[in-house]
Amino acid sequence: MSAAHVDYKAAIGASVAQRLARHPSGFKIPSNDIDIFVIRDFLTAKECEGLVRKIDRERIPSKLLAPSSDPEFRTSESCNLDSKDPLVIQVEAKLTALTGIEPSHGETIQGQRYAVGQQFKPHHDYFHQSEAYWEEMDRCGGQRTWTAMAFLNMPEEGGQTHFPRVGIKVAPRTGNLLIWNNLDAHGLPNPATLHQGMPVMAGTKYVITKWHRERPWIVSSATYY
Ligand SMILES: O=C(O)CCC(=O)C(=O)O
Ligand SMILES: [Fe+2]
Repeated sequence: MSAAHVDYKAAIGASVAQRLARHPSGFKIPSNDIDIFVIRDFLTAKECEGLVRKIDRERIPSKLLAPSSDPEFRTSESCNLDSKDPLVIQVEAKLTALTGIEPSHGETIQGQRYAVGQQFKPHHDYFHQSEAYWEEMDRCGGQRTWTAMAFLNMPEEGGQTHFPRVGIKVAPRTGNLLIWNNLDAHGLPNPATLHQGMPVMAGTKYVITKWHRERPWIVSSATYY
């Protein structure tokens, strides 16, 4: 890895954190170990409803990039949202205005739906360089930097996003955005960002997730986790 890439990753960590801290609806969740923010009412109720309808139409069982021996590891359904769709374009523009991250570094927004009992067990969004997938991920944009995840509705019970290593648990609230840096101040993968989508106990949970890369993202057949 060249020094330039390390520099970009550290720089984008700092610049996005500064922008989020200045945002009028932004709130930094207190932690010494990770940079994580909530932006209240980032999406309107109407935008959320439109995205839920799209996810309901397109959803297929979620995939994993690295095979897991646990069939319960990621039991949700998901889909890539159509980047030519006017509503998706509008949401992308809001995200770009929020973070200032070069749009080419963003992966396609993914929609996810969790029914009762469904979950996404603890994982890192950054890529583990020891895994077989790394060479391909490096080719198609490199390491992940920031994750932006918006809650589209409120399940009756469960479905929180939990960061067990730092004791942070965020309950779904319609339209709120949860956004965190997967890397540390040096631009290196931050193990403290381990997180999970807890099982939904009642109702259904819908979210969208956008992952960002250190370089422009190139569509790859292995786009998923
Ligand atoms: O659904 C959640 O709360 C977490 C989803 C997640 O970890 C992801 O999309 O990377
Ligand atoms: Fe994740």
